[in-house]
Amino acid sequence: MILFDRPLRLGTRGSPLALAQARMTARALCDTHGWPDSAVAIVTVQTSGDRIQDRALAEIGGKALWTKELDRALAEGGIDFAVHSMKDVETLRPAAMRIAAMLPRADVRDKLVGADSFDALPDNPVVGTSSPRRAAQVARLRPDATVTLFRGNVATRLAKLAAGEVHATLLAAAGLDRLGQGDVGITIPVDTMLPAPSQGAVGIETLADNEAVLAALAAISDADTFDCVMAERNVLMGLGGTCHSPIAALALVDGDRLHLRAEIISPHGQETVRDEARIDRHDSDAAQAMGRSLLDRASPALRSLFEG
Ligand SMILES: NCc1[nH]cc(CCC(=O)O)c1CC(=O)O
Repeated sequence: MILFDRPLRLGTRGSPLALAQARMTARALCDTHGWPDSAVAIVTVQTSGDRIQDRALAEIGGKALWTKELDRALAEGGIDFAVHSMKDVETLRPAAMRIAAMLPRADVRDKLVGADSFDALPDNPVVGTSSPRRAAQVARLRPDATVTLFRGNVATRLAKLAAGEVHATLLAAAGLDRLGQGDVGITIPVDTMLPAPSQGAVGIETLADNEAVLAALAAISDADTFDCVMAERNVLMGLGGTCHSPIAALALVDGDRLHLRAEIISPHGQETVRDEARIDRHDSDAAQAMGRSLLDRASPALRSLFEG
């Protein structure tokens, strides 16, 4: 049994979804290791991503805004590990950080909230999202739609929808489920909207040299989730690491291999390049090659979104 002589400090953002995911992680650790609840202390860290609500993420510095402050707390020893939505964790991470574990993945799909289907939306619908992927997929399904920037946490977005600012919005089923709002919205099949890489997965990061914490975290990690999410992240790597362009990827366990699907889409949905393959579980090269092959087959205009 792994024992620590003090409570482990779990670092998290303070949004309701982040806190729900932090509590799930603390629960899994205490249950798995037979620790009392007091063995894990939840430490809330405000991130720039939470502070800046009025601009698109891509515009103000991307996913680093969700992790920067937690990275610093980890590096400075203020927390022992950080819990993240893997979707919000940059592809390239500092060498000192290690993704040590992932909780079993939740529903990977998106939900449409505000209408029963894309067809049921009125003519020229206004759809709120801040995700370039969702915006492009909406434009592909409904070329008459106007997509408006829609940031803020899940509750804020639902309030904006309720206030009539938009006809519909899209949210991850995983987030709604974890907030106890699983009855909100209509689930969209992955064939219609392939999800974001890592959607629905909660990951736990610690310092690469913290062996005791790495071991404690490894004990709660779900290997299927870990391998699938890593394959999806490797697609991103093949596409050039950090970028804010419309990308979707999903890996599912298929026997002893992974079924990996990915697509890139032009911002207004006219062009989609997709690929799928069965790959070995730990074949990071094959997943990265899929990312590169999407770029190779894209038009120069679409490819240029992924350069620089
Ligand atoms: N970028 C925000 C974000 N990050 C993770 C989730 C949902 C939970 C998940 O996908 O794991 C959400 C909200 C959403 O996309 O609706």
